[in-house]
Amino acid sequence: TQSTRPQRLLGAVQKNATRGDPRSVVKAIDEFCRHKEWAMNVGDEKGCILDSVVSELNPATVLELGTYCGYSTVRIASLLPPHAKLITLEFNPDYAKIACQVIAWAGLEDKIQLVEGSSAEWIPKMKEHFGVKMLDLVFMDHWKDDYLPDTKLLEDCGLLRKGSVLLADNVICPGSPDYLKYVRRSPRYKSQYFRSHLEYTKAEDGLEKSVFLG
Ligand SMILES: Oc1cc(-c2ccc(F)cc2)cc2nccnc12
Ligand SMILES: [Mg+2]
Repeated sequence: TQSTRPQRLLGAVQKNATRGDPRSVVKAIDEFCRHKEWAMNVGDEKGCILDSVVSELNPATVLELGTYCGYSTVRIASLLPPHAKLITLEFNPDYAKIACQVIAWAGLEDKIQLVEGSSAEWIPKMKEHFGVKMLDLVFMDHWKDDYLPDTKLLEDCGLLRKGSVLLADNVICPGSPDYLKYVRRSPRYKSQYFRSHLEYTKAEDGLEKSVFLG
């Protein structure tokens, strides 16, 4: 039977990356997507912006919405301090199965908790189920129409504190106009746009970094 693109991406990781070396996993996926098949990872250009936000923030607790094959999951987790935790939510079971193996190949299972399910279901369970008090960083990279409702849910669930950072991918392409309007107009956020390109292409895209002011 035909393999899927995520399965072929995993194969490229297992063939070209070194077990236990997260940066080689990131590199193998970028090479695969640039030279073999495009895939919707945040990619190397926006990935460098992601790296700088993570390194500057040094977060203890990170929530990623939208795991896909685990590229940004591995990229973020490889930069976290020793006892920091990353929880990543993926709705698609096939993607979750691949991401789990990519995360294992990178040797980052101890830092990452991969949860299969919807953000609407799991955000309200963060505190009771994962013992999360507050989120230092949320990387939003799931379905663009869920960015705004999920942001309001994070607020309502008391998961954001003064200084919590929301970092949203694809605010231009595919685009999340209602989310952008909300975080840029709200007095409760200090928002900043990092212009870049859609992964592995010349099309414009960017990341929006929004600091919650409490
Ligand atoms: O980074 C991304 C890119 C795209 C995407 C797909 C097709 C295009 F033509 C352009 C862009 C979709 C995404 N969905 C969820 C999370 N991230 C995404
Ligand atoms: Mg994306």
